Amino acid sequence: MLPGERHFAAPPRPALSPPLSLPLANRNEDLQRVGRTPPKEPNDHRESLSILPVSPRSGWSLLSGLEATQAERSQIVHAPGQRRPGPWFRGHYLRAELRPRPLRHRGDPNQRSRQRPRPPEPHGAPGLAPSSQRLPAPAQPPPFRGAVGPRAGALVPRSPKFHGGGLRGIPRAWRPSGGSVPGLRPAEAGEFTRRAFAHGKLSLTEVEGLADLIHAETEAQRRQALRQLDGELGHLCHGWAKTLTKALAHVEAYIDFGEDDNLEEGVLERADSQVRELELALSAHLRDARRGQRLRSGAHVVVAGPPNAGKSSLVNLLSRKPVSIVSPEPGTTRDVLEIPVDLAGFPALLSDTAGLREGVGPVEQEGVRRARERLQQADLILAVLDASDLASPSSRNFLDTVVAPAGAGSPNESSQRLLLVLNKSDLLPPGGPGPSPNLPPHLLLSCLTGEGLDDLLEALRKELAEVCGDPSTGPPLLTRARHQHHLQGCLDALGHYRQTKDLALAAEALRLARGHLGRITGGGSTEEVLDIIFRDFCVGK
Ligand SMILES: Nc1nc2c(ncn2[C@@H]2O[C@H](COP(=O)(O)OP(=O)(O)OP(=O)(O)O)[C@@H](O)[C@H]2O)c(=O)[nH]1
Ligand SMILES: [Mg+2]
Repeated sequence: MLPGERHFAAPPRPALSPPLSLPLANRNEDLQRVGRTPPKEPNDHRESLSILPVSPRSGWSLLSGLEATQAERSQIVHAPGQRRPGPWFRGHYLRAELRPRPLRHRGDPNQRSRQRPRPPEPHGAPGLAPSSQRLPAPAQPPPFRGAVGPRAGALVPRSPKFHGGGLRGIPRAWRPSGGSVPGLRPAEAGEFTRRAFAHGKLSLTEVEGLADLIHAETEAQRRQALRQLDGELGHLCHGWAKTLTKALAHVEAYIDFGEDDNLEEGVLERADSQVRELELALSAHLRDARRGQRLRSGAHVVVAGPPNAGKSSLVNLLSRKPVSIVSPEPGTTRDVLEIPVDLAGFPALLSDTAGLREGVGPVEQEGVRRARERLQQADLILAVLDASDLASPSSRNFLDTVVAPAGAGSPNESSQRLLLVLNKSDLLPPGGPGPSPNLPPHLLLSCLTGEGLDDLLEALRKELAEVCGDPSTGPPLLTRARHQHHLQGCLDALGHYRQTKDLALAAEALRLARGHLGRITGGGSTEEVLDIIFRDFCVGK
């Protein structure tokens, strides 16, 4: 740390939302079924195994999270002549191959119940219970027939999915490896989702939503991904495609039966008005297209201001990390430093920049040039000024050259969005910064004490909701360049429809437009596009 450098205490990090997880079967119940005692305490040196074996006829189809001690595993035996199935069939071992503990049976041990064993019930009801009681004969769990020699007629899926959620904790030798069991192999990346897509269970936009959900890092991204996974964008495209199909049917009907009297009046006019409405809707969505992409990949938020205003201190405070060097010496930051952050629930790429000033050495001058370049690309500028030094030439120059053109407080379509922050409010006298002519709307902040941070985060949330689009309200967003490309293609084709005088060419333009919409949801997509999308998935998803 340089002399005088300070790092400010970060505010407590908001609790992360709990991870999405599938409900697991009751472990204790499962263990009781197979005659094992459930663990009493956590950390009792049992290994957790999250394997989902498939045993379709038994009804015990999903036994997840079974636990066993090392000693229990050593009891695992194999029926003579039975092929060793591979240790990932954990449920198989426990159900079919564990030698049962000696239990005393009530009545004739040969007349064993063929029912599945149940947890112990009071008053000697059938089921498994502690060995001190006299018990009826325990039922033998049905043998596993999923992958090792299914009997004739057994209902066996052709490609069962063995899901090792907790593979990290399982020794390497226990992992399914291609070739160790005939007919089994590790799943490709995105293979199961691809199958769902190929069988029409998911549209391409839903698949993309699922991929986005897997990679979502902020609340806004998660909400957006869930909406897309729910099929909102897909439904919108289907609705548009339906309108186009109707218009196309009208044009084709006119081509085929235009000469006849039995075709109702105004068919072509109706098609024209439907196309016009569609054009308006598509244009509105295309105008918003960058928002969805920003929500996916993060908005560019650039922190800029004169030297020593506290830009790096603010970046460190917002990112909750000592990313940039903070020092009382003006001109400390020379280069652009980027850090991805979760800003009030929105993803952002936060850039710290060199303090803007003239007449400095060549290295700092290069830093200033880069800072100005980065300002041009910003989706949102966080302009930082020293509240106790507003009258200095560098502050006045920054207000005139950066803040005023952006129209802080009253942004218009063409101007950049900007939030003006007056830092070091702790140095101000109790009355605030005092009368300051031409000072646009601003927020007071002290990076040192954290005062004003909540207001800043709220203002950031509002700005970023504008920049990225609010995923909880409004129409579904176009999250990928692919969506934008096809929507633009559709719009261009509709432009051709309006211009052409030839009805056959007009019908062809409508067909082309419909094809573009279909490709958004996956109809008629090429293999390469599918490969690109599914490549993003984790292995086995
Ligand atoms: N009193 C007070 N001091 C602050 C506050 N924020 C930052 N400082 C101090 O101001 C000095 C400059 O802070 P930096 O964050 O390095 O400022 P900067 O804008 O990044 O400076 P350059 O990189 O040189 O352009 C440091 O000594 C900080 O400790 C604040 O809210 N109150
Ligand atoms: Mg700095």
